Formats: sequence, structure tokens, C-alpha cells
Amino acid sequence: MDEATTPNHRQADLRIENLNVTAGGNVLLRDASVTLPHGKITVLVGGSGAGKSVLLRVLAGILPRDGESITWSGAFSFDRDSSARSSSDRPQRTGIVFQQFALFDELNPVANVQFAIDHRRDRHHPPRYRAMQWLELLGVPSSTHVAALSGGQKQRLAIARTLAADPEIILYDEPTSGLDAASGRRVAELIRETQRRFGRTSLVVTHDYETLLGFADQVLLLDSHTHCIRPVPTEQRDGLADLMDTAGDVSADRQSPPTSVPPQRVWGANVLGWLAESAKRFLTATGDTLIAVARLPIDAFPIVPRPRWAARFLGHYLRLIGGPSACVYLIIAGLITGFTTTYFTLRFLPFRLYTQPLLIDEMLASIGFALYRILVPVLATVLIAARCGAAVAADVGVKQYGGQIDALRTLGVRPPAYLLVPILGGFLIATPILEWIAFTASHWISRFTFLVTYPEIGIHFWHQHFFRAITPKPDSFAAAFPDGGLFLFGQGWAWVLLKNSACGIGTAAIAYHSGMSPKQSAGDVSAAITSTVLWTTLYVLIVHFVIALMEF
Ligand SMILES: Nc1ncnc2c1ncn2[C@@H]1O[C@H](COP(=O)(O)OP(=O)(O)OP(=O)(O)O)[C@@H](O)[C@H]1O
Repeated sequence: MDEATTPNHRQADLRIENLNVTAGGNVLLRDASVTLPHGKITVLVGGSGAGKSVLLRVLAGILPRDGESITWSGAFSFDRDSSARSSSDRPQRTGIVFQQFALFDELNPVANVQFAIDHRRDRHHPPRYRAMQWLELLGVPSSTHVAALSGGQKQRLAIARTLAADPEIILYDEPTSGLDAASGRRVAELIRETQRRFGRTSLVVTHDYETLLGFADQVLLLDSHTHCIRPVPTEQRDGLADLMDTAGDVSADRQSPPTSVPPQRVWGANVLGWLAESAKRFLTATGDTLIAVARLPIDAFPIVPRPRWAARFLGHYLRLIGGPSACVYLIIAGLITGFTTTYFTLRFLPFRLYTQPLLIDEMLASIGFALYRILVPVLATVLIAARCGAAVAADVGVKQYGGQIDALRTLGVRPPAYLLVPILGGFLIATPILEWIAFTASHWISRFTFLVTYPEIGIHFWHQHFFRAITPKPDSFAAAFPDGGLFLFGQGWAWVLLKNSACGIGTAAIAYHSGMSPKQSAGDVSAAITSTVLWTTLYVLIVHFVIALMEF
């Protein structure tokens, strides 16, 4: 049987009906209606800024109808035959090959394709090919790291991933951009071969007419003056460049006109504008952060489509949050706290000669208590919030900026399933462990400092008094853990765990939310990292303050 007519392949034209799209207040499409014939390649051309990429994102189901800057209305329907029509909010299970590839960098090529296979549209039928077979078919090396693949190889891997998800319609956004002429031709042939072999309806957005027009069954022009999409008859294809001139490059028209400010008001207006903008940003960030924390129980409701993939993402975030560099960070923090509290507290006792013999045991007990219950938890969670919050915000922000979040959505995956839930899990597991590492480092350096400073008193004395105030009561649950109890289940361990958990959950929510906010540039990613550091550290300090009020 020809692969294009396998039973789960739907044979239907896609009708786009009365589509209206606006972006940043500009109309891109007005009442546009067009049909994409099933199993054919349609090439869409148009001037720069006409709205081709936005249209692809609407078709891919990535953009909500009433988004912040882009809104759209209209319908999509499948003409399966004259009697049966179905209509929906987006073409069912559309696959998109992104201009920037949007590959999952932390996964190798095989895993990228396997991810799509495991989340394919129709999981009741066995997959068409295994991941390795897809890679062989499209000529992608399987053992090379994704980042080390060439542009053409990345493009082919992106096509393999899209095909492996078994979509009805494949959208290509500038598939040959950034490739040399030979690679561009190979990718174009691949698109034709894919369409011939699998019979998928394909829509290709391109400026590369020379390479791709020859493969087109239909050519559409997005006219930025009339805001509609019209077919280009075959006889007019040779004059496409002239048609494009008439259809216009709109990028210049849409720039907002320069505002003329009287010279004497420039300074004041700038300062006022900056203040207003900063206040707006602060309020938006505060509101967004509060909303993110409030929405957490809904967003993090652990519905994961494939537990195996959730575990893999959990592993990724555990390495990011609690990896070796984080341990070194926390060990150094513990050493500094343990040393300074022990050395300087005993060294600067008033009337040291007289008070030391009387107070040294009490001082050791209070140092142990302060380190265990307050100092190390505060320092550790602030450092975790800043370091690990920033790392997670950067990771999610890059995924957002690079289109990986959109790729997840087009594969039918809710981003919280493989991002928020594993990030929360990562923080909940790693925060207490990192804090315990910091406390262990702090009491070992305290022990060492005491031994070096008072060799005549001996380590037994330190041990006896340092843990006195945190040794579990004999009748408590913690008393069942004689030695470990001193560190893991010291008196008040539940408070320590509460602080760790509250800080971990909040840090996860803020970092995830900052990373997920829309990103137009690398600067937005860096702004997300900065705001994560500011908000997570502030949040952690507030948590400690509030819990300390209840605790003591
Ligand atoms: N997130 C957004 N917010 C506001 N405006 C946007 C957004 N994304 C795109 N636009 C605007 O929508 C218009 C169309 O953008 P789009 O990227 O679809 O153009 P295009 O036709 O693909 O252009 P090109 O061929 O140059 O890539 C542009 O004016 C762009 O500034």
C-alpha cells in the first residue's frame, strides 16, 4: 500500500474561512478565505512583514484568539467529501517546521524524534517508522549532538521530528533560509519527496522562490495592501517579483511615526516616561508573579502524557538545580557561615578571659541552633533561589525564545506537564538536600575551627554542646534516627523542611513563569533572568520572615 493512503491518513482539503488577524494593532489579514488542497504543496509568498509567519502560527494553533499583541478570528474546516464537513479552532494536529528549527537541545537526534513518536496523533496504531529509521530516511546523523549538526542537518531533523508526530498538515516556515544553495535545494527536494511519499498537505512560506516555486502545486500571495490571500495563476508565476512589488513591503509603513517633542520638554518627558514605564513594569511583574503562584495548583496538576518523558525532564532539571556546581556553591556557603559564627562569636566574647570558661558551652549550643534553624536555611535558600532560579529561568526562557515551547504545543503537549511539574519536583527534592549539604559543611568547619582554636578542650566537648539545642527529644519521631537525627531530624526539622519546601515551590513558580513570558529577543531572556533573581530572593526572605514569626 502506498504510504500516502494508509488508513489513518485523512484525505481532506483544508479551508481557511474569514480569517482576520491583527498584530500590534496592525491589520494583517481581513476576511481572508483560501483552500489548501489535500496532499499538495502550497507555497505562500508575500512582502516582508506581511504576516506570513503569524499566519503559520495561527494555523499551528500556537496563538490564542485573544492574545496580548496578536488577535485573530475565523474558522478552519476540512472538506472530507461533499456531505461531511468538520470545523474547528485549528487544523487538527498541524505540524510545523520552524525557521529556527526549535529542536530540543538537551536531547540527542534520536530522542528528538522519539519524543514526537511518543506524542504522535494516533497512538492506537504502531508508528510508521522507528526513530532511527526516520533519521536514516532523512539523512540525519544519529550520534552527533543536536548543537553540532549543520544547518541543513538541523532542518532535516526538524522535518523528521514533524513527520514522526504524524500530522495531517505540515507547515514550513522559511525552510531554506540560512542554507547555501545546494543545501536549500536538498531541503526543497526533501519537502517534495515527503509530500509524494506521505501525501501530507504542505504549506511552505518562503522568500526563496527560485528553489521552491518549481515544487509548488499552488502559489498564494499574501497581499499586504488588501490584507487578503489570493492564488497566483501559473502563467503569472514568472512575474512574481513584480507582483510582490505591487503587494508591497510593509515593514516601513508600519513603523510608528517619530514623535516630535519640544526641545525644552525632552528631559522631563524622558524622566516621567521612564518612571511611568518602570512603575508599569513593576506592577505587571508583581501581578504576574502573584498570579503565577496562585495558579500553581492548577498549572502543576500532575497530568503528564508520558511518565517516561516526565522522568527524563525531571532528571534534566535535577541536574540543573542540584548539579555538582550547586553542591560546591552550597559547601562554600556552609564553610563561610560555620567558620565565621564559630570563630568570631567565641573570639569577641566580652571579657573573654573570664566569660569564656563560663559561657563557651552555651555559646556552642546557640551557634549550633542558629546554624541549623536560621542561618544556613536562610543563606542556602537565598543562594538556591538566585543561582538555581536564574538557571531555570534561563533554560525555560531560551526554550521560549527558541520556539521549543511552541514545538511542544504543536506536538500536543501542555508545557507545564514537562516543564513546571519537573521543575517543581526538582526544587522540592534538591532544596533540602543542598541545604543539608550546606549545614554539614558548616558543622564540620565549626568542629575544625574549635579544635584548632581550643586544642586543650577537645572535640568531645564541641560535639556534646554544639548539637545540644537541636538534639531530638527522646520521645520524638526524630529520636528513632540516633546519628542522622542530629542533622536530618534535629529539633525543629519540620520548620526547616517547611521553609525549604515553601522557598523551593515559590522559586520554581517564579522562575518558570519568568521563563515562559513572551520573548522577542535575547534581551528578553536576560530580563527574565534578572527579574527571577530579584523576585525569588525577595520571596525567600519574606518566607523566612513570616515562618520565623510563627516558629519562635
Ligand atoms: N508578537 C508580536 N507582537 C506584535 N507584533 C508582531 C508580533 N509578531 C509579529 N508581529 C508583527 O506582525 C507583522 C507580521 O510579522 P511576520 O513575522 O508574520 O511577517 P512575515 O510576513 O513573516 O515577514 P518576513 O517575511 O520578513 O519574515 C510584523 O509587522 C510584525 O512586527
